[in-house]
Amino acid sequence: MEDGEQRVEQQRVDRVDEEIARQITETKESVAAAHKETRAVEKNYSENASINRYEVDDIAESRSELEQQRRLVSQAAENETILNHQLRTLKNLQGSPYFGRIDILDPGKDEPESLYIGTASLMNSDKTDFLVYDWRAPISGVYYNGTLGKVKYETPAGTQTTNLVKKRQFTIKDGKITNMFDTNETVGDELLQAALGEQNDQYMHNIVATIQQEQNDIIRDTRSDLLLVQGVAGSGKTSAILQRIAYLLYHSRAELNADQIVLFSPNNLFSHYISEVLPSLGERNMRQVTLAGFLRRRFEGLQVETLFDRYEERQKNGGDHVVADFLEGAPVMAAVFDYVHQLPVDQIQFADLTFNSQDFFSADHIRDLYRALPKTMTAADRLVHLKNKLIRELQHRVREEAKKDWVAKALDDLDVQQLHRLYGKKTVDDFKDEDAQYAYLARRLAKRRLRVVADAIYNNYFIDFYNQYERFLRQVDLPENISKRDWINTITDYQNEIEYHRLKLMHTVPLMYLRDLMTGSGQNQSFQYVFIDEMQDYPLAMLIYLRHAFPRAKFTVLGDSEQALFKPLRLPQEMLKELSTALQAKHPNLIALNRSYRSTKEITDFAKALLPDGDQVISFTRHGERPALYVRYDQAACDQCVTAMVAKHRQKFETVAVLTKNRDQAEHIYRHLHQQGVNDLHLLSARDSVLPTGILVLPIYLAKGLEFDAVIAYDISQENMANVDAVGMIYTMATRAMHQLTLVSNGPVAKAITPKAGDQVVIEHELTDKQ
Ligand SMILES: Nc1ncnc2c1ncn2[C@@H]1O[C@H](COP(=O)(O)OP(=O)(O)OP(=O)(O)O)[C@@H](O)[C@H]1O
Repeated sequence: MEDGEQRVEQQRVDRVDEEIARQITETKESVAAAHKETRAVEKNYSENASINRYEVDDIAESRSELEQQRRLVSQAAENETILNHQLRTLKNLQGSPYFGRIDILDPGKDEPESLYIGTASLMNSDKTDFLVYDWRAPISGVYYNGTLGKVKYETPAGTQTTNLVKKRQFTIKDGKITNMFDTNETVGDELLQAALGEQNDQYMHNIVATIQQEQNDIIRDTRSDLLLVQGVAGSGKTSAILQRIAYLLYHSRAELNADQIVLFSPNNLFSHYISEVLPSLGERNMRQVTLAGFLRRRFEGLQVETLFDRYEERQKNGGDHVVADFLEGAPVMAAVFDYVHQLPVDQIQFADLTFNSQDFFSADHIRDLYRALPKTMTAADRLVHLKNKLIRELQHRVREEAKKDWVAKALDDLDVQQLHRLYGKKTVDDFKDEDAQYAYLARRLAKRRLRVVADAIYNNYFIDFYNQYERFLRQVDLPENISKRDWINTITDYQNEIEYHRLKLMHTVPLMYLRDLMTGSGQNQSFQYVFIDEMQDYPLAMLIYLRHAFPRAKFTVLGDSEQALFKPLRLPQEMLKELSTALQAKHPNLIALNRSYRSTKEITDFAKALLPDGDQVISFTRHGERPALYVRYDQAACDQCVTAMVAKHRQKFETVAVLTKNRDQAEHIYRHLHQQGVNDLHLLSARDSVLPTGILVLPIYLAKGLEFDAVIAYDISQENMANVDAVGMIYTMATRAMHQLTLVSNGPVAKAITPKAGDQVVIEHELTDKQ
C-alpha cells in the first residue's frame, strides 16, 4: 500500500488518540469530582443514621429523610461506577483505538462513508460523529461477514443492505500503525498469523480483530435457544463464546447483566485462564462454576466424587461402566420423574426432627400432617403446605416451651451481656411488670434456641432424601445389561458410602432431581444464558438436570467429541437431536468449526492423522518444527529425556507443559524434575486456580481448554496407553501445544500412532543426552 495512504491513516490515528487522551483527562476529573460527591453524601448519611433514634422527636420524618439520603448515596455511587467504566473503556482504546475500516456506499448516496471499528465506541467531543464503532454495532457485522460488493446486515429495524467498497485492516501498537492492508476476505490471514504466532501468557486474549466468519455466526446468534457448537481442538470455541457473551451483554444491555449468565468450565485453571477476556472488552465477567463446584454446593457435608477422581479410579481398577451409564442417561431421569409423581404417602421417607437429642416432631406426626393435605396437589405443593403447617406448629410450641423449666434455667445462666442482647429493641421500662418482662424474655430465648428446628424445616430435613433415593433404586426397572446382583452391590455400595458421607458421581444427578421434584426447589429463574464448555464430559442426565435447574435460560453448549477423555465418540447431528430433546429446545442450531488455529500446521497435521475422520480438520497455515518423538526403553532414560526437553524448550518459551495420563505420573515426573534442580517448576492439581508460567506438570484432564507454548506428552507408549482411549488422550495432549510438541515413549509407541501419524513426526531414537 502507498506510503501516502498510510501517512493519512496515521494522521487519523494520531487525531483519535489525542481525542482519547483529552477524554481521559476529562473523565478523570469527573471521576474525582464524583468520588468527592459520593464521600460527602456518605458522610452525611452515616452521621444522620448514627443519631440515637430516641433523641429524635419525629422518628417517621427522620426515617424518610434517611431513606432519601440513602438513595442519594446509591445514585452517587452509581454515577461514579459509570464514570469509572467510561475511563476503563477509554484506556482500553488508547494506543490501539481500532483494527478495521469499512467504506460503505448506502443506496441513493454519492460518496462512500468510512467507518472505523474497535473494541468500543468513541464519539468526537461534540458527540456528533462516531470516531470508532463498537465491534458489536450492527454495521460492524459487515466487517466480519462481508466480502466487497452488495452486503446485508442485521439491525433492530430489520435487515439492511449496503455496498461494501473497501475493507482495511490495521495493526496499531502504541499509537503507531505497524501493519495495514486492504482485503476482500472476511478477515485476512496475515493478521491472524501475527496474532497466533505470539507466545502464551497465562491469559486468553480477545479475538475481536480477527474473528472468522463461522465464529461470527456463533457470536451473533440471538435466535437459538440451544446452540450446539462442535469444533475441533483449537478452533476457537471458547474464544467465540466469550466474545458471544460480550456481544449479548451489549445488545441486551437493558435486560441482561453478567450475573444472569453462567459458564460451566472444565476446571479452575481454565476459569483463571479466560478471566481477562471480558474485562479487556469493557465487560464484567459472567459467573463461572465447575461441575465439581456446582455439585459440592448442592451436597454440602458430603464428599462428592469428581469426574477426575472417577477417571483416576477407573484407570486403576478398570471394570465396565454399565451401571454408571444407566444412572447418567435420560431414562433414569424419566424414571425419577414418574417415581416422584406416583409416590404413595406411606412410602415417603419422613424423618424425625429432633431438639436437644429428643424427638420434637416425629416422622409419624409429620406423615399425618402430610396425609391430611389434599391429594390433588402436586408433591412439591404438598410439601410447601406441610412446611407451613410445621412452622405454625413450631410457633405454637415456642409459646409452650417458653413456660418450661429448661427455659427458666437457661435464662438464669445468661450473663449480663447476653441478657442485654435478648432484650433486643426493648428496655426494662417497656414492660408493665416483671411477669410481662419474664414472659417476653422466655419467649425470645425459646424462639432462639428452637431456631435449629425452624432451619431444619426450611431445609427439608424432615425427609431423608438419601433413603428415599435408595428406595427409588430398589424399584427402578433395570436395562437388560445390568444383572440383579450387580444392582444389589450398587445399592449396598451407595449405602456404605453415604454412611461415610461420600457420594459417587453417578448418583448425584438422579438424587438432586428427586430431591428437587419432591421439594419444588433447586430451580433458578434468574439465569438467562447457560454456557457449557467441554460438553462431551457431561452425562446426558446432567444436561437434563441443568435444563430443570435453569428453566428460563438459553443454552450454548460446546464440545469436541474427539477430546472425550471420558466417553466414546459421537456424531454432531446425532448429538444435536439428543440434546434438543433433553433440553426441550424449540430453536436448536448446530455450528461446526473445523479450522484449527491454536497449533502450527505441523502439530495439527500430526493430531488430525490420529483421528479416523481427521480429514475434516483443516490446519491453519502457520509453520513450525515438526513434532518430535523420543522412544526410550527404560524409565530412567525416559525421565532423563523429559529433563533435557524441558531445559531446551524453556530457553525459547514462556510456558512448557509436561502432560501426563494421570496424577501419579504427574507426581513422578515432577519429583524427578525437582531432583534435577529444574527451576520455575509447578505441579498442578485440581484445587489450583491460578495458572503460572514456567514449567508446568499436570495430568491431561486439568489441561482441558488450556494451551501452552510447548508440550511434552509424557509416555505415549502402548503399555501406558493400554487402559485408556489412547486416541482421545494423545489427540488432546498434542492439541494443547501452540508452537512445539514433543512425544516421549517408554517402550514401543501406542498403536494409536498410526503410520499416517507416524509420518508427521521426526523420530529421535538416540540423542537427548547431548541436547
Ligand atoms: N479468530 C481468531 N483470531 C485469533 N486467534 C484465534 C481465533 N480463533 C481462535 N484463536 C486462538 O486459537 C486458540 C484456540 O482457541 P480456543 O481455546 O478458543 O479453542 P477451543 O476450540 O476452545 O479449543 P479446545 O477445544 O482445544 O480447548 C486460542 O489461542 C485463540 O486465541
